[in-house]
Amino acid sequence: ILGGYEAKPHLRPYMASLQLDGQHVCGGFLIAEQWVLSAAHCTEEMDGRVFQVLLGAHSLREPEPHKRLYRVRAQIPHPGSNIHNNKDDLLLLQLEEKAELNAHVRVLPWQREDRDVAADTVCEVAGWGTISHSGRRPDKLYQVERPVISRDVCNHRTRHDGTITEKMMCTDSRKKDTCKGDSGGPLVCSGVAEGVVTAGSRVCGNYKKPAIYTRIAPYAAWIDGVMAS
Ligand SMILES: CC(C)CC(=O)Nc1cccc(-c2cccc(CN)c2)c1
Repeated sequence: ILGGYEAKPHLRPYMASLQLDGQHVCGGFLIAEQWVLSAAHCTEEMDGRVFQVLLGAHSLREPEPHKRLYRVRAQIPHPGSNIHNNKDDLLLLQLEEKAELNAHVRVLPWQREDRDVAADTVCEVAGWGTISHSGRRPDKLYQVERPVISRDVCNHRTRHDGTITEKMMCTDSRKKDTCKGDSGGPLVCSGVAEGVVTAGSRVCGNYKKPAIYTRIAPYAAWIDGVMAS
């Protein structure tokens, strides 16, 4: 998260850290007791390893009472996801067992109505992604508030030039933005997850490249189908 600030501990009890060999790779969030939603492009650098999911954390390193690392039983990328574009950039992770829910570990409701969030709506995004242009990685969860921008503005020739589909949404990226390691985290508007951070142009904090999110509502049937299977 660029231009943000340290989150209040445990006010986002749905946040997950997807880790490889004890290292934070991407964000994610609890959508059901045994399921975490994240971004498919987070699996790009896995080389056959499997994620572990850290829940109940504020600090990645320090011991905390409700922090717990879960093994992953299954990782299901959306069938339409690929490394060449941001399309269908969703990943469902089934935990080895149901997460123990408490004040620090909670499910986040997600939007099922497929209707665009109005431009200028201020939403919030959190993550353990890089907090400086030099790539400094935080130990604590950071967050930032960002206004939604319309698909037309986001698709402008000088911005994402028509690549933003109706299954994506954008927020302004001037100075305050998502960045490497924030992928997979939720864009939360009025307490409901509307989108999942995707890497897009892999540029951070540049107003010419607004942040891109996969909208969740268009994928409700896929999510329900996988969780029911
Ligand atoms: C395996 C993955 C971690 C690879 C990856 O995602 N790299 C990467 C590199 C630079 C910026 C970003 C990035 C993420 C989220 C939002 C944005 C743009 N606001 C950029 C992402």
